[in-house]
Amino acid sequence: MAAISRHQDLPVILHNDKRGLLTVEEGRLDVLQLSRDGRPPKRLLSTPIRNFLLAKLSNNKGKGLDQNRRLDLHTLGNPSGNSTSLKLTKLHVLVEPINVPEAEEWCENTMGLAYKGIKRNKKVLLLVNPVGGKGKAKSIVHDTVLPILQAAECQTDLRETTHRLHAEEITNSIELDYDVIATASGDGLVYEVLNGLASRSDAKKALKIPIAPIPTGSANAVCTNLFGVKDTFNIPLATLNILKGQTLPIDLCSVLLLPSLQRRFCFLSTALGLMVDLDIGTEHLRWMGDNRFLYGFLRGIANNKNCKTKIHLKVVEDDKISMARKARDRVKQRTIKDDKVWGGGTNPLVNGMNGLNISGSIGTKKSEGDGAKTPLPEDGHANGNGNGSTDTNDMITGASRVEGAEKEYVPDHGPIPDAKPLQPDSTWITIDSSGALPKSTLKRSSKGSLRGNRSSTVNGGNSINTQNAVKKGDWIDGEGVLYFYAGMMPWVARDLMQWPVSISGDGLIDVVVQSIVPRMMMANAITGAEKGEAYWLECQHYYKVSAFIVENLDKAKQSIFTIDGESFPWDTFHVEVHPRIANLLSLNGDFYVSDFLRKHDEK
Ligand SMILES: Nc1ncnc2c1ncn2[C@@H]1O[C@H](COP(=O)(O)OP(=O)(O)OP(=O)(O)O)[C@@H](O)[C@H]1O
Repeated sequence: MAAISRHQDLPVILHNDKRGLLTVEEGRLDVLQLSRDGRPPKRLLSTPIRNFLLAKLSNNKGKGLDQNRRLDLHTLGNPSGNSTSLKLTKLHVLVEPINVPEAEEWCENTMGLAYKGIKRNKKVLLLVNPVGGKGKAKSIVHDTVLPILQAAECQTDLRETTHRLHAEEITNSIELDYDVIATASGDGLVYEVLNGLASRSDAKKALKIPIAPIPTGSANAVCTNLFGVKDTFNIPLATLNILKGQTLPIDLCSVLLLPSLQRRFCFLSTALGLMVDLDIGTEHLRWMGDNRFLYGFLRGIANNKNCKTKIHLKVVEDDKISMARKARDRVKQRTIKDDKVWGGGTNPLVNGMNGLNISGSIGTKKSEGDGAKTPLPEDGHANGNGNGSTDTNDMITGASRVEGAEKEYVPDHGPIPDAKPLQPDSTWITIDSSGALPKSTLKRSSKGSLRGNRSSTVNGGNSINTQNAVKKGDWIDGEGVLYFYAGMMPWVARDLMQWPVSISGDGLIDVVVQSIVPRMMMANAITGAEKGEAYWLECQHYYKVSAFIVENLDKAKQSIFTIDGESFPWDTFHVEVHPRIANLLSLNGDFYVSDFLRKHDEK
């Protein structure tokens, strides 16, 4: 906000009848009490302008024109100076009749600065799950969320969910006149909202309504990705995001379940093996909050069970050093541009596009040519299956039509095309854990690397492994799979940054295949898991893919997998990406920048 210049100060009368001054300078609004004897003014309130909610001059109905007018000021102040202690503060002052025209102008200017480029008085659909997490959503919403929305004069339509999938039913049939859909629950409700919107006949229009989560669930991974580990459960900050967040386009995946051909949409993760057991197997421990996942993880590594599966991946990249470098370069570029956004009023949507070129691939110079396989064709699918639709995101395709600007651009508001079984070709790689060797056969280094015969099972024998020199961390036949985890955001919980190089809206899914290693090695990997350090373990195979298929090789013993933490019968499932088709709100227009990505100079 540094570039916001000082604008007019407004003289007022304070609650104690003393003279005061309202000033807006350097991105802060101050309420000053003036002294008569030349002493410096006393600061009664100081608030960042981006936390400011409302400046409203009362109308003078029933009062003479010569009467003082009341001016209400509402903000989310942080008395102790950190974002975790944001608190709704309301105060009012009086404006003398002679200063009323000036006060009207001051209010408009101040509100303009507080909501730069953002709509005021939003219409909010607020869905509240009374049983999510520790079951405190209702009281949190009534005590904290609603007062803030009211203080900003939002129009809030609150609906409590009464059963599973209720949020999906609601969003499948709502009028599309909301500015934002807020969910007071965990990731499960966001998943339901997205599925409700994405399965409509006007899905592409419906998915433009951004979603803003309020963290009253267990993991609330979306909130970790938006606000960081420390502020994951920061309710006032998440509520401020409803009011001031910028649109952040995200990818959705279609997950096609076979043999039923049921299709679900996924925005966060698909999981197999240990990661299923730790989530679904700990449902009865909701009272533990997100500690239940750590408990489940420890239990899983104690069992150290091989998940018998065949995984087919359409790999776009698998070089960990290159993937980390690209994600870090993007952050570097973004940080520079961020200053402009806060100070100069750049269109907020531009920020979410940073680092992506028109086709959605990562646009750093160095990446040209080596990240190569651009994942975003014009058909709305990243896998090239060609199911027919044109528009992936109006911002991208709209922009790409600038050359033929004389033709009027008509946005596609239609449905997401049906998902069809994918057809892998010889460029896909296959990982098969059915032939896992006894653990002793593969020698492991202390860093979790495996040394053995590399003869990766690959369709057509034409894999990236056999074409290129073998890279550190490639899959080795004979390994067992402890878990498979595919994700679209860096964090899956506060204590696990599973996909540290995930990039919002890049049209790619980050896949981790964790091979079975000695228990102690996995237990040690817990330290630093929240910082993404496990990324560098050689036993943690990491791929960026545009599509994948997973087969179950032991249906009797492993009957379920999860989509965004919800369990489904597992036979075979096919996954493809719809790039940037849905939207979240984010205070900085992107996911929270992790320390992992700030380490520009490492590796
Ligand atoms: N009134 C209700 N009664 C029972 N279940 C409900 C009700 N309302 C919603 N649900 C279901 O509660 C489940 C849990 O919600 P959600 O996933 O949002 O919270 P969570 O599991 O605590 O958090 P997280 O997913 O972040 O770990 C969802 O499957 C949702 O469908």
